[in-house]
Order: sequence, then C-alpha cells, then structure tokens
Amino acid sequence: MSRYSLDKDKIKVLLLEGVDPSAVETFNKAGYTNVEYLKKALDKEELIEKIKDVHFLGIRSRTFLTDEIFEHAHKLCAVGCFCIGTNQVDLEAARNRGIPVFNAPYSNTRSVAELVTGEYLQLFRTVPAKNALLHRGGWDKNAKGCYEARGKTIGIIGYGHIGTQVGIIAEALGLNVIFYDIENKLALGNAHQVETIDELFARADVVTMHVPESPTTKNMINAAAFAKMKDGVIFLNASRGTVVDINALADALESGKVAGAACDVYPVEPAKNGDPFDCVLTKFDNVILTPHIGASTLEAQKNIGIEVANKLALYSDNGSTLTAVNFPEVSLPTQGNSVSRLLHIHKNNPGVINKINQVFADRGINVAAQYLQTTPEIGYVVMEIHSDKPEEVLHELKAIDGTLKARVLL
Ligand SMILES: NC(=O)C1=CN([C@@H]2O[C@H](COP(=O)(O)OP(=O)(O)OC[C@H]3O[C@@H](n4cnc5c(N)ncnc54)[C@H](O)[C@@H]3O)[C@@H](O)[C@H]2O)C=CC1
Ligand SMILES: O=C(O)C(=O)COP(=O)(O)O
Repeated sequence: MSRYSLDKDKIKVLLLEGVDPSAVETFNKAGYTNVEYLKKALDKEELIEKIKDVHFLGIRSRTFLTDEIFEHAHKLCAVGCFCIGTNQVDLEAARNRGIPVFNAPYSNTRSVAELVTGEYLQLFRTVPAKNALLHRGGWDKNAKGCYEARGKTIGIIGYGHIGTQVGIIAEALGLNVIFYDIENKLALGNAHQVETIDELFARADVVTMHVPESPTTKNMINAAAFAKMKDGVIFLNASRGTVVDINALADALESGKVAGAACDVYPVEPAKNGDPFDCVLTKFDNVILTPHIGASTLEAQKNIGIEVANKLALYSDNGSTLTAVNFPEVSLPTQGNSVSRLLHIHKNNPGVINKINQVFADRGINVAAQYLQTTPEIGYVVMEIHSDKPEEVLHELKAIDGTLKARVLL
C-alpha cells in the first residue's frame, strides 16, 4: 500500500529558473519522477496557469510568488527557494494557506564572499578602469589612486552568514574589519561591531552590503549615506538591488566620492538571459557590474539543488518542516510501520486542537504520538495513530473549521 495521500508518480514537481540538475536527481532518487524542469522564470500569466497542478515548486530569485499567484495554487504543498533570499515570496500569504517555504541558508555563502573579496582587491588597484582602457586600445601605467588592501578598513553592513565570511577572509588579507548589524553579533577574529552605521561610514575604506531585502533595508544607502562615507570609498552591493538608491550611487561616482564600486544586484533585473540590461551605472569604467552571479558557482548550485530538493522530499515523505522560513518547525522521527501519520495545518484559533482530539476520542482511536508547533497565526500538528481507516479520519479532520491543509501518510 502507498504510504502517501497520493502516489508519488502523481505528485507533480515544477522546477524553474534552471536550478541545478542535482535537484532533479535528488527528487528522482526519492521516488518523485513527475518533475518538470524549466531553464527560465515564467511570467505571471504562465505561472498562474502552471501552478494550478503543481504540488512542489522550486524557484530562484527571479520568480515572484505573490498572494495572487498563491490564490491559484490549489494543490501546492510547499515551495523551495533554491537560494538564500526569500524576499521574492510573500511568506505570510504562503503560511496563511498552509504552505511551508524552504531555502538553502548556507550553500552559496562562500561563493558570494569570494566574489566580493576579489572585487574590492581589483578596485583598490583600479583594475576595472585600467582594463576598460586597454580594451579600447589605451595605455595608462601609473600608481595614482592605487592602494594595497593591507591595513585598510572594511565596513560590513549585515554581519550574517555572508558578512562573517567576508570578514574572515578580509582579516586574513590584513584588513581591519568593522561591522554594523541591528543584532548584537559575536565578532569573529579581531572584527569589531560598531554601534552606529554612521561610525562605520566614517571609518571604512570599503563598504560592503550583506543585509536581506526588508522594509528596514530599503534604500538604506542613499545620498545622505554616501555623504557620510570617506572620500574615495569603495562600495559593493551583492545583497539586493532595493538596498541601494542606484541614482545616488551614480551621483557619488560622478562626483568622485565613491572611487570604485561593484554591483551584483539591481532594483530591476532582466527576467532571463538575453533580455536587455538597462542601468545608470553602465557608463562608469570604475564599476564592476555582474549579472546577479554571487551564488553562481558549480559547487554552490550543486549543493543547493541537493539540499532544497531533499527538504521538499522530506516534507512530502514524513512531514518534517525543520528549517522552513515561514512555518512552525516540526522535526519528526522516521514513521513506524504499524502507524499512520496524519498531518494537519490549521489557523491558530481557540479550540481546534480540542476538535481534532475529539475526532479520535469519538472513534476510540489511541494517539500513539503527537507533535505540535504553532505560530500566532497557524498551528501544525502531526499525529500517529493505529487505525484501519485513516482516510476516514482524515476526511473528518479536513472538515474541522479553520483547517488549511491536511494529509495522511499511511
Ligand atoms: N548576490 C547573490 O547572488 C546573493 C545575494 N544574497 C543576499 O545576501 C543577503 C544576506 O545573506 P546572508 O548573510 O546569508 O543572510 P543572514 O540572514 O545570515 O545575514 C543578514 C544579516 O543582516 C542583518 N540585518 C538585517 N537587517 C539589517 C539592517 N537594517 N541593518 C543592519 N543589519 C541588518 C541581520 O541581523 C543579519 O545578521 C540575503 O538576504 C540575500 O538577499 C544571498 C546569496 C546570494
Ligand atoms: O541566494 C540568493 O539569495 C541569491 O540572490 C541567489 O539568487 P539566484 O539563485 O542566483 O537567483
């Protein structure tokens, strides 16, 4: 007998944006063969049409999952972001429909840190501008505006997974490391947390952004922020395009306040390869522009493919929501052979758990194990029962007012 509400070959997985093929292999190995793999992001209308039949959806940073999209996702069980950022997903809308969202919180951390490190080393030596000149047939050998990184100060804004890695590498290269974060953070090595962002602006020779997109980070680097930075500062943004007022950066480059910059992310990014890129920064030779490739290494992509596909398969197979970013986290042991596992996601209204327990009491069913986690908005309860008719029990659980989703693993 199948262990699942649905046979595995009927469970439809849609993977977008050319996630690494390791994701497909991981799903196949776990028994999920109904996998559609697309190299591009879908536009809104295409996505609305496709998502109607999909149980598990895999995306990267370019697929925006809004409340409107979720409205059409009647069968969707979970979303996997095959990346770190989850700002492209309306996490509340997903949670309120009983859909957990997973990501890969560390798999590309080092790739981003290495990209950023290489960039500021090049910028200290004005390599981007010199490179551009040589490509145009010019020659300008001089040391003006060129510095060693050793002994300079790097200011990291957002000292999370990526920020700390940037700091560790910088210290090994001989830079002084200071950082600003809204949380108190353990400073690694000789790094030093400054109390205000203005202190960081006043002291840093390199300013690098590693915060998530959020209401508090939107345009946090604007004209006023650039004005507080050192003259000739090097500025890098590999976080999200919304974090920096790009016109203010262009002005700061024009005036020479910023001596060189590197951007990997933009307020508006082309949806797919080959689409045109339009940006106020393209005219500056002293700016390194990369097409959102911080995470694009073979190592990172392979690991992300395996990690996120495994999280989705595990949620499908046994109900575990461990590391979900918008959902009560329930970690579950392997299911015993003689029990059925019922998974119930509901609005966190008073009395729902009582009603669930009443279903078992009325049927004289003993609950062998129960796992419950809640957020203020929703509850996720997993119950193991001995019963000949778990589908009938599931039917009754689904009828309870406030139920968002329920399924059974037989
Ligand atoms: N360019 C690319 O390809 C990639 C970009 N990213 C971006 O980098 C961001 C950071 O990634 P992680 O380091 O893994 O995230 P993280 O969550 O480990 O660290 C973010 C840090 O920013 C801090 N923070 C949040 N709001 C802040 C504020 N207003 N001011 C100062 N600090 C604030 C947090 O407290 C945390 O310490 C991601 O959210 C993502 O948007 C991530 C991976 C690849
Ligand atoms: O991991 C992230 O947050 C990224 O920005 C990487 O996005 P991508 O997978 O390259 O679309």
